[in-house]
Amino acid sequence: MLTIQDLKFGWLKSQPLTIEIDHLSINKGDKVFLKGPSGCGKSTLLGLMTGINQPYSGTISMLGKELTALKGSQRDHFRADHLGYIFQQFNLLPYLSVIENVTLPCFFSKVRKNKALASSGSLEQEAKRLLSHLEIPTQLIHRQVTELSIGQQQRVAAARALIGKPEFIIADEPTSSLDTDARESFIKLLFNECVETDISLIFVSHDASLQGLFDHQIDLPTLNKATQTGA
Ligand SMILES: Nc1ncnc2c1ncn2[C@@H]1O[C@H](COP(=O)(O)OP(=O)(O)OP(=O)(O)O)[C@@H](O)[C@H]1O
Repeated sequence: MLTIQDLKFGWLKSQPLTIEIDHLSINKGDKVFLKGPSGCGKSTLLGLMTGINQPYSGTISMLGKELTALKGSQRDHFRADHLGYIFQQFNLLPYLSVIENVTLPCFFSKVRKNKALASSGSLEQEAKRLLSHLEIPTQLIHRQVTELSIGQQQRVAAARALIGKPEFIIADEPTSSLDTDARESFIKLLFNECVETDISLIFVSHDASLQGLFDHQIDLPTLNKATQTGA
């Protein structure tokens, strides 16, 4: 599903490498917790996995396609079709309603639009289905996202990542602004949706208390030879 081989990346040629990983593979449907202290390279690795950053050397293959061999615009298309992203700061568009935010990825990807239509008949119906599974009250769905609580906004961001059933969800510190109870319940709602459609989830967090909820844990400083050598 996702395979990394002999990957090397540094932000500046003149500086030591930030990422050096011999091998990593993530299977379909895996729920993976990626952990490590601040500055160890978690976001950099996500940037490589999503084709935003290009490595110096090595390969990253996703769904049988070698991302590292694609041109920039091909990587952009691949990302829009196959990856849902949940950001730490949500990145919802404040001038759009809840439902408009959720359906947005379908305007950038025909693949996801068609899957959403196949699931519920219309984009609005599919957004409503996801929002209801993520426990957003129906009366909120036409409001502007800024009128929602932080926890509600985070669940809207999850619905936006899930629409059109991408094969991968990448979540970068998505629970850091939630309290402990809200964190666990957010993760459980996200898991339910991922399991239903066999989505692979890569979830980044500093909060080691959450790791027991996941199938697999990756400790980045252990995997990443760049940090082991003190580089
Ligand atoms: N755009 C950039 N240009 C140059 N260096 C960068 C850039 N982004 C990150 N770095 C450096 O790469 C290293 C890894 O940063 P990264 O953001 O990947 O860590 P992280 O584990 O995600 O940290 P945090 O948990 O604090 O978000 C750090 O030393 C950081 O200074």
